[in-house]
Amino acid sequence: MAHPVIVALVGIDGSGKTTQAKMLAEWLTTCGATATYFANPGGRLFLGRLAHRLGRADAIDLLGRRGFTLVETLLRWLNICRAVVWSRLSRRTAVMDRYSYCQYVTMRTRADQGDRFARILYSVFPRPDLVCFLDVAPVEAHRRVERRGTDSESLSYLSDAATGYRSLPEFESFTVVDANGSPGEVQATLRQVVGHRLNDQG
Ligand SMILES: Cc1cn([C@H]2C[C@H](O)[C@@H](COP(=O)(O)OP(=O)(O)O)O2)c(=O)[nH]c1=O
Repeated sequence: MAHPVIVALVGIDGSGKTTQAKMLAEWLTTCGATATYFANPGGRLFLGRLAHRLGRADAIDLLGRRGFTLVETLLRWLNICRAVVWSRLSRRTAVMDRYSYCQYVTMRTRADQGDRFARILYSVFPRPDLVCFLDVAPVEAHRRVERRGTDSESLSYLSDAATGYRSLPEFESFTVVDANGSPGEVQATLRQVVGHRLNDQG
C-alpha cells in the first residue's frame, strides 16, 4: 500500500455499518492488509445511563438538546481523530463505522442548530480513501433496529435520514452499496469494492 487507507462505512441506522465494518476489518487482516475497526459512538447510551442515575429521563433531559448535540459532535470528533491519527502513525488501514458525514446528516435530520460549526470542526479530517454508503430501504432498517432492541428510531426519521444522505454535497463521491441483502451478500460486494480500491492504491 502506498499510504495508509481509510475506509468509512456510512448509512442510516440499521443499514449494517457495524456488522459490515467489523467483518471487513477481519477480512482485510486475513488478506494481509492489517486493518482495525473503529466505532464512532456519540455517547447516547452512556449519557442515557448517566442520566438515569441522576434521576433524569435521558441524555437530552440531562444536557438539553443543544448541550447533547455539542457533546455528541465532540465525542465523534475525538473518535475520528483517534482513528485518523492511528492510521497515519501505524500506516495501517482504518475501517470506520461512521464518519463526519453521518453527524451532518444526523444534525440535519433532527433539525439541530450548529451544523456549520460541525462542518468547520470536522474539516480538519481527510476525505477517506473510500466511503461506502450502505443503501438500505428504511423499512428494512427499521425492522433491524427494532430487532436489535438497543435503541429505537421511527420509520419517518430513518426515511428522512436516507434523504439527508442523498442531499449531502459529498454524496456523489460515495460508493453506493446495496445493503438490503443478507450480511454475507453485502459483505461480498464490499470486499469487491474495497479490494479494487486497495489494488488501485498500489
Ligand atoms: C447487516 C445486517 C444486520 N442485521 C442486524 C444486526 C443488528 O442487530 C441490526 C443492525 O445492524 P448494524 O450493523 O448494527 O447496523 P448499523 O450499525 O448501521 O446501525 O440488524 C440484520 O439483521 N441483517 C443484516 O443484513
